[in-house]
Amino acid sequence: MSGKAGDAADRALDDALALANDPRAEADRSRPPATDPLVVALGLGDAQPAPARPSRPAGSRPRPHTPPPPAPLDPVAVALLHGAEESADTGPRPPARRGEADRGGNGPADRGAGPAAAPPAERRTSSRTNSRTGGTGRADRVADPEGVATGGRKPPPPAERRRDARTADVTWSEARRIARQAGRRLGARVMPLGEEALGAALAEPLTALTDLPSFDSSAMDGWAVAGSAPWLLEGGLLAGQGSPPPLRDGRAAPIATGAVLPPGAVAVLRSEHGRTEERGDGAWLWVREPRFAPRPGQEVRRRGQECGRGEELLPVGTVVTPAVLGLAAATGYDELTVTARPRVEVLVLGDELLDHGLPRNGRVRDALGPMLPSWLRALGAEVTSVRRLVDDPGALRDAITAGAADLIITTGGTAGGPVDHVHPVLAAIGAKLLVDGVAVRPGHPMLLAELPGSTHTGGRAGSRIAGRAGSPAPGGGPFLIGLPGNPLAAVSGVLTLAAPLLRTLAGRPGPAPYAAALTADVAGHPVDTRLVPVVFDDESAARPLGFAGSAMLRGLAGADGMAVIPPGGARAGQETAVLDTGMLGPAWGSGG
Ligand SMILES: Nc1nc2c(c(=O)[nH]1)N[C@H]1C(S)=C(S)[C@@H](COP(=O)(O)OP(=O)(O)OC[C@H]3O[C@@H](n4cnc5c(N)ncnc54)[C@H](O)[C@@H]3O)O[C@H]1N2
Ligand code: MOO
Repeated sequence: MSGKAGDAADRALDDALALANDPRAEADRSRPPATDPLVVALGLGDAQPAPARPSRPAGSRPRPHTPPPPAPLDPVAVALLHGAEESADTGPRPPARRGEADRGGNGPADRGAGPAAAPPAERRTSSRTNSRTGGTGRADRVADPEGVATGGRKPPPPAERRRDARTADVTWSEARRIARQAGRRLGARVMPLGEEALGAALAEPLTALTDLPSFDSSAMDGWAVAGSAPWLLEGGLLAGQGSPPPLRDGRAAPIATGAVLPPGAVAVLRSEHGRTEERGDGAWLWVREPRFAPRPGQEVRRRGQECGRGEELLPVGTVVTPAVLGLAAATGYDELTVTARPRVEVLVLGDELLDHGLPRNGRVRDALGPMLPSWLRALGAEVTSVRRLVDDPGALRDAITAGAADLIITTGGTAGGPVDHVHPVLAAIGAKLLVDGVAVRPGHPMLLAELPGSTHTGGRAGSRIAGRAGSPAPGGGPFLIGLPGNPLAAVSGVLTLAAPLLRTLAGRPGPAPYAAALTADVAGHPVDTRLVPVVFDDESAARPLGFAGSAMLRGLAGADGMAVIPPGGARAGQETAVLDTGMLGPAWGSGG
């Protein structure tokens, strides 16, 4: 792609992104937009208007994801694909380098005259280098602790900070990998069998403590029978009663569902299949019709037919759901050994934020404080606190260094604005930046850092450490994830960094990826992955939603998930991975 074509495409996308983010544009969209502004900008066809959320049809889960082959796109989109790190390798690449497309100001000389693009792996490596830190990725080398501590730090000019952030970006999938591999599974805890354990992951396999069922029993209300009809009736058997006396041949005993089958009984005749008759020599049982004559074993639940004692029922990592609680109880557990939930502190930054009432006087409501905790819980975390902090580097530093969590999540302050203190504070305390910017829209300024010194004790009310007391297996870290302040960008950060890291710390397996065909073309960013809110329609296809600007939550609030749109975009009909965002319900969901 020529520099000019690239610049024009970048401008089109930047304009489109600006439109998507422009609050004034929203006023013109009192009706759902007829088209995604990005699609308009790229001429990729009609997007769907933001619909009312249809309910997903029962059992219409989208199919497991297998990466689709690249879709043929129109010439503009194809041009945009060039230089995209995650695009299909369909031919010679132009000499674009990571981050250039987003800077906007790079001229043809820079874009067109450089060396051929490095192969993906190489480019991934180089994309992780950090120009601020001489390529080590460690922020502490250039820290200005004094400035931060005194609050007297002068931020570099915005443009300079912006360039730094872009050259440090890693691809979206690389960011997820780094986050997934940054920590280790936390130590095991023994929890009482109950709701407290919901959402935790098994740290030991669930092994049957007994045969299930643990005795032969009746599956129906009716009669236990020995031999063939007719049967002479004797005393009744109810569930919960101990060992019944043996049943002799030609005898039957009334039996309730779940009652112990008497020795000698060969089957159970359902109550609706038999009739009794009083005679002088006693009460007799007959089969109503010959076809109801019970076969041996009929309506009998045999001991051990579900599992035998010692059999593994569920592997390590299984998330404790209500069904797991039930199964564990059925086989005799009173406690479960689970991986400790990662403790998470949320720090919401921004002097402009209000926590009640209407937005006013240039201030906005905090949309993240109410949203993040339940989301994080659904990802397996124990949210220990959610705090608002003033835009002050000292306050931020104190809050971070005093934290006793496995993970601190900050919101806002990740970019290069005058009161964006996250980077400088991390540098000042010697944090190690593992991810410093991700090639994803929205959310590119997100970051992941490892903080100095582990403070994790792993304690949790109502649980005790499994194994050797006082020796919790550390999860690494503690960690800090800096989410951008724009709300949808913050959600992107949750899905990109928090979900994989929390999964590792909490000992959960990755969720099965899902794919759904798109109902409309979705334009892509030239080099960044896009996450776009989608709703599943009646055919389980993913309908892209409008109101997907970085500062907006309207699209997401009606969404079933976020479609992962590769650099360059995706065509209608193309299968695309979808990240689950419907995590507000059960606290044991796996999400993201
Ligand atoms: N010169 C540049 N400016 C910006 C860039 C850039 O690359 N160069 N990136 C933009 C992008 S993209 C994002 S995303 C934001 C990230 O900014 P911060 O993480 O520093 O966030 P803030 O500046 O604190 O806030 C941004 C925006 O979000 C609103 N906000 C913050 N917190 C909340 C909350 N809890 N609830 C609702 N809204 C919130 C805040 O008022 C701002 O409007 O930077 C861009 N700038
Ligand atoms: O594009 Mo930002 O990353 O608004 O989210």
